[in-house]
Amino acid sequence: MKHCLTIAGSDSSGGAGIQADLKTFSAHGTFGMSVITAVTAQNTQGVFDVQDIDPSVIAHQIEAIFDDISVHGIKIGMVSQTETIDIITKTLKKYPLPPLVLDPVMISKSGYDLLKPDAKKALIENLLPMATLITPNLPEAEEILGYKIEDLETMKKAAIDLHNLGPKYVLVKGGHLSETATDVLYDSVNFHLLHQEKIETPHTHGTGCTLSSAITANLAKGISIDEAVKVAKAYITNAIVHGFSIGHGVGPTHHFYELYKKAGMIND
Ligand SMILES: Nc1ncnc2c1ncn2[C@@H]1O[C@H](COP(=O)(O)OP(=O)(O)OP(=O)(O)O)[C@@H](O)[C@H]1O
Ligand SMILES: Cc1ncc(CO)c(N)n1
Repeated sequence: MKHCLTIAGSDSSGGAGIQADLKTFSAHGTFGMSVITAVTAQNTQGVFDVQDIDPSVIAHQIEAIFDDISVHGIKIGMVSQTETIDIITKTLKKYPLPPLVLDPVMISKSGYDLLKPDAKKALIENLLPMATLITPNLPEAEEILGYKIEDLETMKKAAIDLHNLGPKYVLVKGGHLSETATDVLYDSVNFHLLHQEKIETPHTHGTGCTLSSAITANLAKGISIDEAVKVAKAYITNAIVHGFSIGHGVGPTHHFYELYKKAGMIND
């Protein structure tokens, strides 16, 4: 069995962050491990508080895993502040690394800063060059590059400009486009367009976390980058189709729909 590690923040409501990542790893038949960077108090309606984990505890979590266990894929999500980014970079550099997917989480769907604005520079300079793949959504790509991205043409330009910042591959996600949910994968030579109609649903909490973890699990299994992204896109689309309401706001995606249905736990 392959072992996947998520380095990210905890979402108390279980739809995004560490919790979404671990569910996704399990749903892909991989063994999930976690390094928690921050604890958020959040639910389907918003983020209400954040406690950053002490950098030395972040380093110790990474060391505890890598000193003992083989890691076949890493996903990095919410990294919150410069000190967190610096310690992750420094500690990971001590080890030979498997494929690393960086989801440059910045602002939650509800508008909360999950990355302090002054930490953007450290994210760009330290983490982007370490990544096998980065998976920015449109606002994140705009924030990194400093220009508006509104259609497939500018998404392609952004993918090239982001690639020049150091990651091996770039996936610009189109979940924030107005008409479709088409994503653009750039492999330094070719563009692969992942076309998808927008699904009409309010329940999209944690879609970015889920997609990047699904890609990580696929890469850990040795699947090629374009196939890993293609299969993960099908996974997130299905998870969104079966997204559901658990509170009063934006509900989570469904990781185990097929399993629950087969077990007779879902009747629809
Ligand atoms: N309504 C939708 N219908 C179909 N696909 C969607 C929809 N919304 C998002 N997606 C897809 O989900 C994946 C995640 O993209 P998105 O842009 O939502 O990430 P995100 O903003 O980082 O998510 P979050 O920050 O909530 O975790 C992409 O493949 C995107 O195209
Ligand atoms: C902990 C955490 N990570 C990432 C996201 C992005 O959706 C979120 N809402 N919460």
